[in-house]
Amino acid sequence: MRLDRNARVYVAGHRGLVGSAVWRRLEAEGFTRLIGATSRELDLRDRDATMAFFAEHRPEVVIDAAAKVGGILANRDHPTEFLSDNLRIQVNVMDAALSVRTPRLLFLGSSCIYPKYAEQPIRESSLLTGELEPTNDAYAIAKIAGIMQVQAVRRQYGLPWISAMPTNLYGPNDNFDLTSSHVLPALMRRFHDAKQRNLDEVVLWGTGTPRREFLHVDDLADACLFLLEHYDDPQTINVGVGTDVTIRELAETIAKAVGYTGAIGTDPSKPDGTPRKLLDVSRLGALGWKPGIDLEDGVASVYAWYLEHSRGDA
Ligand SMILES: NC(=O)C1=CN([C@@H]2O[C@H](COP(=O)(O)OP(=O)(O)OC[C@H]3O[C@@H](n4cnc5c(N)ncnc54)[C@H](OP(=O)(O)O)[C@@H]3O)[C@@H](O)[C@H]2O)C=CC1
Ligand SMILES: C[C@H]1O[C@H](OP(=O)(O)OP(=O)(O)OC[C@H]2O[C@@H](n3cnc4c(=O)[nH]c(N)nc43)[C@H](O)[C@@H]2O)[C@@H](O)[C@@H](O)C1=O
Repeated sequence: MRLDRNARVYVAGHRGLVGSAVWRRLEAEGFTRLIGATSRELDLRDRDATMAFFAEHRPEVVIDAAAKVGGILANRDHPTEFLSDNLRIQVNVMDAALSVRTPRLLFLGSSCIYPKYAEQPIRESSLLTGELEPTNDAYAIAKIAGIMQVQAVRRQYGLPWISAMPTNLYGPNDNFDLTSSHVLPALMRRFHDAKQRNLDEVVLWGTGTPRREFLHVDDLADACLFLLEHYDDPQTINVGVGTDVTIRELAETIAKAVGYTGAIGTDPSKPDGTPRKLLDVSRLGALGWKPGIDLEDGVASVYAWYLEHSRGDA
């Protein structure tokens, strides 16, 4: 089901890490009628405004990459917003898309939807089989509701909407704010600052032993287009690389890319989160998709991007 390159495609959250990568990918692929709005122009928590936006633009394809997103401490400390904002954004986007009968929609969730102690690698069938990780349970519940809304619309209205669950992501336009960011951009900035200031130690949050899987966002964007053209199933589908590293190993990779040679310590008073989160990507692999960017190359290219965009003060 090849998408028409002249279709009206709305990328919700088109300035974010994921949305901007999807936008670049679609432009490169020759899509001519991309639609985007910043949160200032259209607050997707505002139901009436969202309905009006869809009535005006009548998108034929929607990629929902708009969300309140953050790392482990932001999720732990702001569960109210992570639940409420995300529920409102996704319900409004999907209700509005349904109101204009948008034929194709991709909802993006996150690997945190799976139980904290899910069998590894995590199959899609692990959903709702165990307790969630408490540092991000509110966010996860919102995302699980999104999967259900896609399934409900498919069942009741017959629209071929889909959802996908990416693993931890990184890339250009990531959030480098030290309190709200994910681990990879946080450590890149912290190693960079430590090198600039000749600091002799960078202290990781937690024990450094949790394992995470990291996918470059350009690979995710490629997978999003691939799924829109090749996937039509109510079950959500995992998107990842199929291998993981410890946080300490990640830190060493980033330190090398940055050129930081000091010590790397740990702070067990900070949360580790889920001990391991490696997605089983065999369903996506069987469809014929695989990632192309390995972690070392990806980190080096994002550091080059960071140096170009941070102007030394990011
Ligand atoms: N980052 C990661 O590691 C992972 C992300 N994901 C998923 O990918 C999706 C995108 O995440 P990511 O790109 O990292 O997040 P970002 O924070 O980089 O981008 C989020 C985007 O959402 C938009 N947005 C947020 N709130 C609103 C609102 N109220 N109204 C309109 N737009 C809003 C922002 O718009 P603006 O810039 O205009 O304010 C921003 O462009 C999310 O669904 C997330 O769950 C999944 C797995 C891992
Ligand atoms: C994508 C995913 O992202 C979040 O889950 P997470 O994977 O636990 O997130 P994280 O990237 O923030 O941390 C990964 C690990 O790294 C350790 N860590 C070390 N040092 C720093 C550090 O400096 N910053 C951060 N943020 N973490 C650090 C940290 O203690 C943890 O052990 C959820 O939002 C969840 O909802 C979600 O979907």
